[in-house]
Amino acid sequence: MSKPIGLIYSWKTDHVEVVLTRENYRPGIGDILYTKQNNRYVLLQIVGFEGELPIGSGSIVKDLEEAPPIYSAETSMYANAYLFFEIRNINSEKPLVIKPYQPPPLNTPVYVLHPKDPESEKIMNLLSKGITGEGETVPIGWLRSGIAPAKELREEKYFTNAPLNLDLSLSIPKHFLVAGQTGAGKTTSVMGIIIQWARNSGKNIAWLIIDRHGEYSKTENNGFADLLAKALFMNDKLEVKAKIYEFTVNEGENRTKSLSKDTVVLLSGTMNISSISVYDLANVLDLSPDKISDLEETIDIIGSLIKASKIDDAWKRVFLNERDEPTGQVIALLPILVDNVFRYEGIGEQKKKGIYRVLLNAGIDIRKLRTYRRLILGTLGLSRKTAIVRVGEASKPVTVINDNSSVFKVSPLLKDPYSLIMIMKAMVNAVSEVYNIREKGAYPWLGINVKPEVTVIESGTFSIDKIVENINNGETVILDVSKIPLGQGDVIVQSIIRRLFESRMGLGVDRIKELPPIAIVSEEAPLYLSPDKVRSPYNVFARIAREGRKFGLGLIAITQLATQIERQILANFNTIIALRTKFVSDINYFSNIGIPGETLTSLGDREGYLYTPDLRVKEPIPIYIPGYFELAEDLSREYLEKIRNVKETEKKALTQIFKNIEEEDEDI
Ligand SMILES: Nc1ncnc2c1ncn2[C@@H]1O[C@H](COP(=O)(O)OP(=O)(O)OP(=O)(O)O)[C@@H](O)[C@H]1O
Repeated sequence: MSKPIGLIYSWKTDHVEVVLTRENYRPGIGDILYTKQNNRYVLLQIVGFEGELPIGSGSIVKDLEEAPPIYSAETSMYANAYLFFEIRNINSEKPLVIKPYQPPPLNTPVYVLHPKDPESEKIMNLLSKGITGEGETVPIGWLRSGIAPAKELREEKYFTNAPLNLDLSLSIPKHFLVAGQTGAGKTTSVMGIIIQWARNSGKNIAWLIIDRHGEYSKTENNGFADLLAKALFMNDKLEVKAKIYEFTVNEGENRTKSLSKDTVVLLSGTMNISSISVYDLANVLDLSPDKISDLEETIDIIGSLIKASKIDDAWKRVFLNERDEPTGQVIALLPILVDNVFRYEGIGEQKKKGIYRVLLNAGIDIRKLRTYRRLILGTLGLSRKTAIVRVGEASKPVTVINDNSSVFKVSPLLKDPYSLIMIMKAMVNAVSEVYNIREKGAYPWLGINVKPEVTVIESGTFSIDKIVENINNGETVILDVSKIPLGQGDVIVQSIIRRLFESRMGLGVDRIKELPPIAIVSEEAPLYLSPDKVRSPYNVFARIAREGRKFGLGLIAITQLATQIERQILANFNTIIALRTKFVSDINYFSNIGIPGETLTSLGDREGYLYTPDLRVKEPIPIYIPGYFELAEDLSREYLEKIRNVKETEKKALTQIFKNIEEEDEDI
């Protein structure tokens, strides 16, 4: 045992004062001290200090220039510490960790925890064991006994042999919150946790990582995706793969890259607009419920006309899914119907005609339709293009869709004026059949009868449904939306999450228990969880925060400001990782759950407190979460060894085969 640094001097409500007796120890905020009595340790955490020279301050100032005037004065120094943990049964395999409810006796010697000191190592190991819950756990961080303001000081505070182990598959459906100011280490910590899971876990988790800045998709040596591939390759307990979808607006950029024997595969490409729904759009646009219902009604009416129209069945399937519901292609069709159809159907006139009359009867006027046109084109990055078609000697303009600047690729049927004309003709004919409205507009394209030459009727590399299927099958998926405009990325992300939620809702509790949980990692989720955003019934992030647990869907929400999240939603985050922060509202919130707020402003990068009901003690634990890049050296070494072993085994097997063949030859 090392020498004591002081004694328990006084008791103050829930704190104790430690008088410091060792000259070479000065207290640091967050330092962990301990006392030992019989078969137990009591751990104390420093949250403040006091000290003064026992003389008048005037005399110091007066003589300061010459020499220190108070050489022989007795100084007194105290550390304020609060009761942190008590470890009982310290010599057994099953230590018991509890929140202490009695202070150590006055005058008890106090020691400071220090890595490499055998007794300190023993205490932290007991703590690590004593707090670990049931289940199949993975190490996500190291216990620490204080704050290391610089990297060089880490070995004085971090106990790399005392891991904090957590069963992530248990905690994830109850949601994780990772909070800290810019640069506190949120992203690098979450990446570290995922790598630790990939390397050590025997239980699958389907991570759905929303990568808005391309940080998780780095495939170069020791980039996150490269380390993930190596870790999955090294893990003999799990047979899982990961995919990176790198979205781009340029068709033809369909590159594929495979890492570590296909454990991670990067695919780049565009998105088929078909699987986008009105709700995905509505959520991104933050539309009010009545506006959403108007937009839904409009899309339904157009869908019903396509259904009733006399066009080829294969063409119909572009616009209607197998349940005859409108696909995203109908959303893309709406803006060009405003230009090509509605404007010729009696706008500004007494008598309305054709499709516009149907829409108006449903309360949807041209102002609304023009608003939808603007919103749809703007959000999806689509634009209108005028195509000139010839009618006999004359030429007429037809508006078609241009998707060159969008990740969402629309059907060639909406880009070719002749196929579009065929569809519009069939739709205006269907109006009289379905709605009994016979008056048609004076559409300029009505007399055109050119046979379209469209052969391919779908475009876009990826479909939302396929991505959702992969996640539901337990694959880890990284959505790299960093190369496309923000709004378009948002639509993709929300569409995928909505489908996941809906598909899981339909499965029933027993089936869900058999499936791996889904962990949705998002830096921006908190933006959708602010008080004004959570009111919308279409807000999928809020629904997952409230109900995801039942369906094995968890959020890993990364935020600079936890208290920006609506209060009740915030209470749904069961596991909290609080990193450095200077925001008073967050400090107060975290203090209320027992995190020593005094320490939060001074934490180093990736130093924090982990609070979760899934440990045996429901108290915040000071930990350091290694960044993904800090795991690289060990992982790469192990990886090379494994590759070497695999090659040697293959070589041996081949040699044996040749030997057998030679022996057979000799026999002949
Ligand atoms: N590959 C690396 N090697 C060394 N240090 C790194 C590496 N990547 C990040 N860091 C450091 O880790 C710290 C935390 O970075 P991180 O991106 O995790 O912070 P953050 O809290 O997510 O910040 P923000 O809110 O700005 O995204 C930064 O100070 C950064 O310099």
